[in-house]
Amino acid sequence: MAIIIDGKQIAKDLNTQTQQRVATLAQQGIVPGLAVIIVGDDPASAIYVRNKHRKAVKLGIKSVVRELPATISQAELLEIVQTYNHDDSIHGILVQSPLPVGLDEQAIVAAIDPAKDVDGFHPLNVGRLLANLPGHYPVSCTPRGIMTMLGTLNEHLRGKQAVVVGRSMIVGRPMAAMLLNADMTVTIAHVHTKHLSDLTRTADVLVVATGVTHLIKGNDIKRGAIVIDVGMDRDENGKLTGDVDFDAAVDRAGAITPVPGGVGPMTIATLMQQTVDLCEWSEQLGSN
Ligand SMILES: NC(=O)C1=CN([C@@H]2O[C@H](COP(=O)(O)OP(=O)(O)OC[C@H]3O[C@@H](n4cnc5c(N)ncnc54)[C@H](OP(=O)(O)O)[C@@H]3O)[C@@H](O)[C@H]2O)C=CC1
Ligand SMILES: Nc1nc(=O)c2c([nH]1)NC[C@@H]1CN(c3ccc(C(=O)N[C@@H](CCC(=O)O)C(=O)O)cc3)C=[N+]21
Ligand SMILES: [Mg+2]
Repeated sequence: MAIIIDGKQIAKDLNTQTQQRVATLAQQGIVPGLAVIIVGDDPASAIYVRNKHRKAVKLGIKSVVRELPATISQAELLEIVQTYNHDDSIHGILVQSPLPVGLDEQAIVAAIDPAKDVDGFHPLNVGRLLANLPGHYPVSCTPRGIMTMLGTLNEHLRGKQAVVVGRSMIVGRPMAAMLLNADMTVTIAHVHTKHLSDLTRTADVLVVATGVTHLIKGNDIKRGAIVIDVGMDRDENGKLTGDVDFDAAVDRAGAITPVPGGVGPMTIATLMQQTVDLCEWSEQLGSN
């Protein structure tokens, strides 16, 4: 039986640290501020945004949720991003994805002040991560949260094989960069990858982020591997499940994240951590 990586508990511990950092800032009269922009009425996005807002408020972070109609123009949305860029009470800006069709997500992300880019999606920050530049900059919260989870296992990553299934800008690509920066040998798989099972069986660390329910079966996993399931899928009964067949995988893996209670809570906790990071960096305080 694998170790079940308790993302919920690790997120709780991280949130406790974040709350303490917020309290320390408060003594200096500083309140970290997060602006979340949501466009249109995608129900899943609405739930995520509400969860982020609740968590921020609980930790003492100022949270502004800006709900906009799907009919908003590109120019109007850019204008709103600019107001937060110039608002000194806001340290992190997040534009919930997906955006309704007709809006150019790339152009909107590029308009965010890179120093307030709490999702780490701005091309400047993506480039810094890819180059493994030193210094302070935000990175995508989901893979950063996964690196935090891997850190709790006290396993050496250097020189080992990592396979990342999926190549999105939010998960797969930044995940591969972070594992490479941790000196792993990294392969990225996607829909055109041939013999996926043969590849995943080489992985000491396997990260799966495809949105395909139970794409990864028990015998796709190397014995003892660390398996990170990013998927947030619905099975045939409408139940929340992952991209990995957990019940089969748990007998093969050395450690595995559950869905729910794995990567998801870490994404939110990391978003809060990174909001406080951005606040401290802007004030040239702290070094987290
Ligand atoms: N827990 C969390 O915090 C988060 C969870 N998620 C969840 O993670 C999953 C992935 O999200 P996201 O990265 O945004 O998804 P995208 O749809 O943007 O990307 C999916 C990726 O998976 C690849 N893929 C799809 N099917 C296969 C297949 N059969 N074999 C190999 N590769 C495949 C695609 O390849 P190609 O590029 O070739 O099309 C693509 O690169 C979803 O379930 C999502 O809900 C996402 C973000 C955060
Ligand atoms: N700009 C932007 N930034 C994002 O970070 C972003 C986004 N857009 N669009 C959508 C994805 C998805 N995402 C999740 C966050 C939390 C959970 C989460 O809390 N999951 C819980 C439970 C969820 C439930 O029960 O429904 C869990 O896995 O245990 C999941 C997914 C952030 N995303
Ligand atoms: Mg994020």
